Amino acid sequence: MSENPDLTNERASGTFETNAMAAVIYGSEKFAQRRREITEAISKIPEFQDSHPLVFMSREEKISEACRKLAVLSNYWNSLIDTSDEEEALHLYREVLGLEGHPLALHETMFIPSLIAQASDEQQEKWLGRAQRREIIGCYAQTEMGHGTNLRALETTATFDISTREFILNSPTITSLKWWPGALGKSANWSIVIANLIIKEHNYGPHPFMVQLRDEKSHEPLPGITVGDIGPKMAFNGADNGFLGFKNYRIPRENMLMRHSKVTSDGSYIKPPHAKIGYSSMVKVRSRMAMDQGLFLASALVIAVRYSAVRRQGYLEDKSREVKVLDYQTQQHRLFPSIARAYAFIFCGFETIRLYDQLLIDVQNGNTSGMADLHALTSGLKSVVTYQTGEGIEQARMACGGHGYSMASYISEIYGVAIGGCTYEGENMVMLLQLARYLVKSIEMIQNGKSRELGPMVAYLAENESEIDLNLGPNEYLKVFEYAARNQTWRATEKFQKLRNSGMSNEEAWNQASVELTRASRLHTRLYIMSTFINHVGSIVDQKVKGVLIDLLNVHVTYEVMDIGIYVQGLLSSNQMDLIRNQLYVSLETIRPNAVSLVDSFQISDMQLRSVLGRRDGNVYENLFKWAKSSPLNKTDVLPSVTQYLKPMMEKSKL
Ligand SMILES: CCCCCCCC/C=C\CCCCCC(=O)SCCNC(=O)CCNC(=O)[C@H](O)C(C)(C)COP(=O)(O)OP(=O)(O)OC[C@H]1O[C@@H](n2cnc3c(N)ncnc32)[C@H](O)[C@@H]1OP(=O)(O)O
Ligand SMILES: Cc1cc2nc3c(=O)[nH]c(=O)nc-3n(C[C@H](O)[C@H](O)[C@H](O)COP(=O)(O)OP(=O)(O)OC[C@H]3O[C@@H](n4cnc5c(N)ncnc54)[C@H](O)[C@@H]3O)c2cc1C
Repeated sequence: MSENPDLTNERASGTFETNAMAAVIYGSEKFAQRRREITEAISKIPEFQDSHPLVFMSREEKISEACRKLAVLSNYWNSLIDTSDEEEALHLYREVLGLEGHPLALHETMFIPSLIAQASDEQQEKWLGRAQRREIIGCYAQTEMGHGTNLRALETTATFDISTREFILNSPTITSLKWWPGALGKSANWSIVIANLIIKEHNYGPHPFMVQLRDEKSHEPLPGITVGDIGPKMAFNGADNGFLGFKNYRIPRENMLMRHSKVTSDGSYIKPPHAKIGYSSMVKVRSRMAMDQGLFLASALVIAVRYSAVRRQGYLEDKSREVKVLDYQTQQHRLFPSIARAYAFIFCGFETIRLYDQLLIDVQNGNTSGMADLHALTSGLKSVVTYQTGEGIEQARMACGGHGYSMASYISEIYGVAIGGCTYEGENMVMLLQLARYLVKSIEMIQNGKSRELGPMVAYLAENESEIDLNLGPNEYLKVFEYAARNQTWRATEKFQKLRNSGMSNEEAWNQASVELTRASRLHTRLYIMSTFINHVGSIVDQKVKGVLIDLLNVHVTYEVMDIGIYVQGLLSSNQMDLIRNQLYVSLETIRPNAVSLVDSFQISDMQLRSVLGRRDGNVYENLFKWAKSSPLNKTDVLPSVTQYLKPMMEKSKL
C-alpha cells in the first residue's frame, strides 16, 4: 500500500535531509549509517519479526518470545554488528527485542560493565570473555526487599571464613532477600551480588561478589540458594525481575571483585582508593539514561506527530476539509517542546556517556578525582530526564485522543517502561538530593572565598546577574536560567544553613530544606541541558540542519523559561514575559513544516515502534481495523464466558 499523501506532503515540506539530521542526532554520519544498515539487515531476517503482536501476549509468552529472538540473534552477532561497539549492540537489541525488557538486558547494562570496572585482571581473564560470549548469563543483585536507596542498610552478608578462605553468604531476614534484579528470576545463572563484607566480625560495608546461582547444565538453583520471579510489573514484563536468598552459601575468596578493594588470604582488608568506587555500575547506567530516555521520548513523539499529521478533526478557516490536528496550536504546544527535549536529552546522553568512558580510564589509572562531579551530574540528569520524559510521553498519548489510549498506539507500554527510570538507578528525589549536596558544597566554597576553585559547571553560582537584555537569543535565555538556578540554590542553601545555625541537627535541617534543595537541583540540571543543547547546535556544520535546530532551540529556550516563570519574577518584567510567550508561539509556527521530518530523523523503524498509529506509511485506519480483528477475543463470535454466564443470566431475567 502506498504512503498516506498527508505524510508525503509533510515530508515534502521538510527543509533538510533526514539522514543529515540523523548524523547529528547519533553523533556521526558513520554511526547513523551503521544504524540504517543494521535495521535493513534485520528486516530481511524473518525470525526476528514478532510471532504475534506483543501486546496480545501473556508474560510467559513475552519472555519466551524474547528468548527465542535472543537464540536467533546468537547466530547473527558477528555478521550484523561490530561486537566491540556498544552503541551498535544496543541498537541491535532495541530493534530486535524492543523495550519491554529481556533476559540479557542486565547482562549487557550492568553485569558486564561491573566486571569491566570492578574485577581484577585475573578475574576478567576468568569471567569477562565467558560473559561477552554469552556462555553465562548474569545480572546485578543489589536491591533488597527492605532497602534499595539506603545501601548502608543492606542486610545480605558475606562473612570471610579464614579457615577455608571462603565467603559465606547469608540472607538473615525476609527483608534481606534481594528483590528486583532484572533477569534474576528465571534466566541468569550468575550474578554480581552486593553484600556486606564481614571479616572477624567487622562490617566493611557493601562490596561486589561474583556468585553462581544456577547449575550451568541443569539450570537448577544451587543448594543454599532460593531464587524466583517477583511477578508482573507495571511494564517491563518481558523481563524476569527476581528475588534471591542465601543460606550459608559458600564462594571462594577469589569471587569478591578485587580491582579496587581486596581481601587477602589471611583476612586482611585493603581499602579502595575512593569509598564509593564500588558504585560505578550505577553511575555507568545513569550516564546512559539521558540517551535511553531521549529515545523513549522520541519513540512516543514519532507516533504522536505522524499520527497528528494524518488525523483530521474539525475546521480552521477552510470549512471544506477538516484539518490535520497537528495544525492546532494546542497540539503543537503539547508536542513540539517535547521534540526539542528529546533532541536535547540525546545530546546530553552522548556527553555523559563520553564522560563516563573517560572516568573509567582515569579510575583504572588511579585518578578518582572526577567521581564526585560525574555522580552529581548524572544524579540530577537521570532525575530530570526521566520525569520530563514521562510527562512528554503522557502528553503524546493524550495528543492521540482515543486511539492513543489503545495498546495499538503502543504509547502506554513506552510510558510504563520509561517511568521505571524515575525509580531504578536511584529514586529521583534521592538523586536530586545527592546533586543538592554538591551544590550546597559549592555555595559553601563561595562563602569561604574559594570561588576560583569551583568547577566549570557550577562557576555561575558565584556570578551576579540582575538585568537581561531582552533582545533575546539562546545565550540570554541561558543567563535567565542561570539566574533562576543560582537564586534557588542560594535560597535553599541559606534556608538549610539558617535551620542548622538555629540549633537543629544537620540531618533535620537538611530534611526541612529538602523540597527547596530538590528545586535547586532541577533548575541546575535544566540549565545544563539547555547549555549542552546550545553548544551542540553551535558546532553543527550542515547549514540546513543547523537552521532547523536553531528553530528547535528557540522552541526549547522559550518554553523552558516560560515553564520556570515563578523563579525569574525578580529578573523579568511581565512585559518581558509576554514577549517570550509570543516568541514561543512564533517558534511553534516556524517549526511546524519540519515537524514530521524532525521525528523521522530519529530513524526508529516500524519494527521497533510496534505502533499502528506511528507507522511510517501513515496508513493508520485500515491497519487499526486489521489489528483489532487479530485480538484473541475475536477468534470466535461468541465467547465461552457469554455462553456460560451472560446467557444464563439473561435467560433467568426473562422469567
Ligand atoms: C540492552 C538494552 C538496554 C536498554 C537500556 C534502557 C533500559 C534499561 C533497562 C533496565 C535497566 C534497569 C537497571 C536498573 C538497575 C538498578 O536499579 S540497580 C540498583 C540501583 N540502586 C541505586 O541506585 C541505589 C541508590 N542509592 C545510592 O546510589 C546511594 O546509596 C546513595 C547515593 C543514595 C547514598 O549512598 P551512601 O553510601 O549512603 O552515601 P552518602 O552518605 O549519602 O554519601 C557519601 C558521599 O558519597 C558520595 N557518593 C555517593 N554515591 C557516589 C557515587 N556513585 N560516586 C561518587 N560519589 C558518591 C555522596 O555524594 C557523598 O559525598 P559527600 O560526602 O562529599 O557529600
Ligand atoms: C524496573 C526496575 C528494575 C530494577 N532493576 C534492578 C536491578 O537490576 N538490580 C537491583 O539491584 N535493583 C533493581 N531495581 C531496584 C531499584 O534500584 C530500587 O527500587 C530503587 O533504587 C529505589 O529504591 P527503593 O525501592 O528502596 O525505594 P525507597 O527508597 O523505599 O523509596 C520510597 C520513597 O522514599 C523516598 N526516600 C527514600 N530515601 C529517602 C531519603 N534519604 N530522602 C528523601 N526521600 C527518601 C523516595 O524518594 C521514595 O519517594 C529495579 C527497580 C525497578 C523499578
